[in-house]
Amino acid sequence: MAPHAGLLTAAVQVRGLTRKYDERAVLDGVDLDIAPGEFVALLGKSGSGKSTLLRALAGLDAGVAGSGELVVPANVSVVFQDSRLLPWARVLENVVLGLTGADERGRKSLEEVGLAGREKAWPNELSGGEQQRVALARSLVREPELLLADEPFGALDALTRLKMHVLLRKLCAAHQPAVLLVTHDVDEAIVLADRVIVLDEGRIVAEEHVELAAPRSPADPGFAKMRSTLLEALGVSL
Ligand SMILES: Nc1ncnc2c1ncn2[C@@H]1O[C@H](COP(=O)(O)OP(=O)(O)OP(=O)(O)O)[C@@H](O)[C@H]1O
Repeated sequence: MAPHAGLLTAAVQVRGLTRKYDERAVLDGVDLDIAPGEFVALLGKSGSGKSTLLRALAGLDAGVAGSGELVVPANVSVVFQDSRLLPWARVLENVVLGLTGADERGRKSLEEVGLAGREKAWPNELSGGEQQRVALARSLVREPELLLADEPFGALDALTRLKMHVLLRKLCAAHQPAVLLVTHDVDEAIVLADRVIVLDEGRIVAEEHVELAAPRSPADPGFAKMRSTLLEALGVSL
């Protein structure tokens, strides 16, 4: 099946997913569907199980085997808080690592993330924001059906983070992967996502569809209302 051809089929289908460490359930019967091309943000307090869920979807946690139903596409890319670039490989080599004959596609991806001309740079010659741009290019050159992102902008300054939001929206509009973005930042979730879910002690305790018009502004009353709903679900009272 061609990527995104199955519009009626969920890109991600999770049922009753449970993950225990020493009898303690860190994920406790999670059900989650993500449609092709849908952008879902995952909020939750520290320790609520966000990264555990993301790692399960990424196929990085053998410990979830047999605990429930977990269907993800074959082509999944993951972006982490740190870019995880190989320091001994130049930027373009990092982007196309493991893909043969993909230099031209790699160049195009670097252009898409605003790094045309930096193909031959070494990772340590780039700023933190630029390194995350390379990480995004490395993911998107593989045209993933599912993009998993664990706090990808968590280590960036506020201004760079805003620029990355604009970039990520543009890239998602162009490539249409299903996305699961883990974040601590309620505003980031509202700005970027079609749907925001809140995890608490391994259970999904809230779900909000974001139907605000673009560009989404925190100054918008609908934005502020959604922020307080989500903060309440996170147990934060203002
Ligand atoms: N390998 C492990 N062994 C034992 N417990 C673990 C392991 N990995 C995660 N946990 C526990 O599972 C719980 C959920 O961790 P997880 O990293 O998923 O939380 P999180 O919501 O992503 O937190 P944060 O926002 O702080 O990154 C935590 O209590 C953590 O201590």
